[in-house]
Amino acid sequence: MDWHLGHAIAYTSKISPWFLESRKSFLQWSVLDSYYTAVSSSGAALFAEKVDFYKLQNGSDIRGVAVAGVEGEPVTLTESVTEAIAAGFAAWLLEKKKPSASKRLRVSIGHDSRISAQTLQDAVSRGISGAGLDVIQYGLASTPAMFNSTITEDEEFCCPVDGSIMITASHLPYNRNGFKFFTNAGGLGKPDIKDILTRAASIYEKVAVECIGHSEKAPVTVKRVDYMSIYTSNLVKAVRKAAGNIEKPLEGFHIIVDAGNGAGGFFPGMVLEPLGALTVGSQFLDPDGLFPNHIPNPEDKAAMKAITQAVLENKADLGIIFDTDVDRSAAVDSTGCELNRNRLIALMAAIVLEQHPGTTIVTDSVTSDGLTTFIEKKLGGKHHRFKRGYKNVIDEAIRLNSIGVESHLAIETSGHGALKENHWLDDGAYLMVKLLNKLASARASGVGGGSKVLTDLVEGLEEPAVAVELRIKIDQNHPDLKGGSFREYGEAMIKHLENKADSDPKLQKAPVNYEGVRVSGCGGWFLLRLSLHDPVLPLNIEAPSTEDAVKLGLFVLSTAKEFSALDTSALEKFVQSS
Ligand SMILES: O=P(O)(O)OC[C@H]1O[C@H](O)[C@H](O)[C@@H](O)[C@@H]1O
Repeated sequence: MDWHLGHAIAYTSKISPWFLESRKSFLQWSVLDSYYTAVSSSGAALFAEKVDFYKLQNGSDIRGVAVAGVEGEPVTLTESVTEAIAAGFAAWLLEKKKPSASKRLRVSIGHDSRISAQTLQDAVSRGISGAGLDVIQYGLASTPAMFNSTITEDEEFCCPVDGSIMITASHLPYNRNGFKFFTNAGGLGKPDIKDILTRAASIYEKVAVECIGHSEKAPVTVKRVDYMSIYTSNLVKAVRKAAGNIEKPLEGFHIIVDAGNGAGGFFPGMVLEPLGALTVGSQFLDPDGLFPNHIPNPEDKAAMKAITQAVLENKADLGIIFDTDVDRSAAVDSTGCELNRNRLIALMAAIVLEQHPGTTIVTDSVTSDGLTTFIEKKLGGKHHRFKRGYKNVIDEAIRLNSIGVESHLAIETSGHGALKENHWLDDGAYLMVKLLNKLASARASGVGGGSKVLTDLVEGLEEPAVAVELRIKIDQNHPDLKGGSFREYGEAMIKHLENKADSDPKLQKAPVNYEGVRVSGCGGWFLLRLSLHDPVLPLNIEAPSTEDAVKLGLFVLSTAKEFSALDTSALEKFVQSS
């Protein structure tokens, strides 16, 4: 593992000459012009292959295929595309920060455990460095640590950086990869990503193919910094402080971690053990980009089963599981009860509402009715059910605060969660620190019972007997789309379903809803919405019995059947087999 590198080691990497040529003046689009001059003067040809950069946008991230070999999935994140994207980010950052002529901006680069990480890290470094910015490489890191590096004040570690790039595709298969970008204002949003891709496309088009592919790469200096040591020591300090400045507040607790061979393997050795916890039985801590054990994803059934089994076998007090880049997490108590999805939100809401009575908890759209009752009736808070997407919930919480509605927690059923006290940073490790604080402070005040203190906090949360998510695919090439986009098609289906629900006396449309159509009936509810990224209509159904869930499913199916471009097989299977 790569966690204990000495910090701030300068080393040399290779960079394309066309990037080096363009180091002089770097405000706004001047970066493009200088690239172009460099290339033209070498008399090189333009790229032969056309790249649709916009297809690489995935909400507020960039994602693509980085490893060849999977049928039907050609590589889209090539080294040259990656260099151009990094250069696009550099140009965007220069325009935002407008540094004085004497100041060089610096950008930190980290990656998760994917097998393409090293290649992409080198390409990103070339793109950034060639644009005249300093590159600080962190190696294996978590997404939240990358954002943190934009706000840490510590010159010894070259912090704060002006911008940060995390190379990750979260829980997606091994052949994918992608980028998340940060400044001290937080993660970049969709319009910024589009802007960066526009710049990247122009840069790419103006650069000759042999310059990237065949020319000798000139050396460039980058720095390597062991930033994870600062990031984790801050997590350790936070738990110690919450426990009343006790050095080892978790002494006597047995807490195990499942990192799914992602980037979260640091947590037992660098957070839990310094706090005194026993971590024997932790599993899949070594990074392995082929994810041989299970997908690192707290929403994945196999992943949750793996950590639950480990907790029970080791008779541990608590289990913790992270996704690949540690911006999502979940827990398991000592009895094997999963604390993920609605339960994790209920638990976090209980902790936050103890500190901030009456505050508004912002969640994604697929949260249960039982959660609303729990937050509002049991905890005395407000539940603001918003849209799916971690960036959406965080931005909404920030917006609410700006108009005078106090909110301290924005959290999704996916395990993404951000707290106001932690700069609205979407951090799976910090969510778990809040649980550790609870354990530690209970111990400090003499309360025993291990993780029962956590389980007790979600007591009274009503949970449906049946909760499913079915994904209805839209065939984008189907003639029924009549040349329109899958979004228009999906929205037409949603509107039609809404109208049908309106005219059915047994069903009731949710009075306040921010995406898709949410309908109550048969003692339960369903929500049909458009996926954030894919040509898919995800359908969530929750009901008190299978029979009721099937009734709701049949209602949606009858409407879906009128839209011939929809692949309703998952829904049909559900209503038939249930
Ligand atoms: O809309 P979907 O396809 O269900 O995807 C929704 C999910 O996409 C990504 O994984 C985001 O990181 C999540 O924040 C979001 O909830």
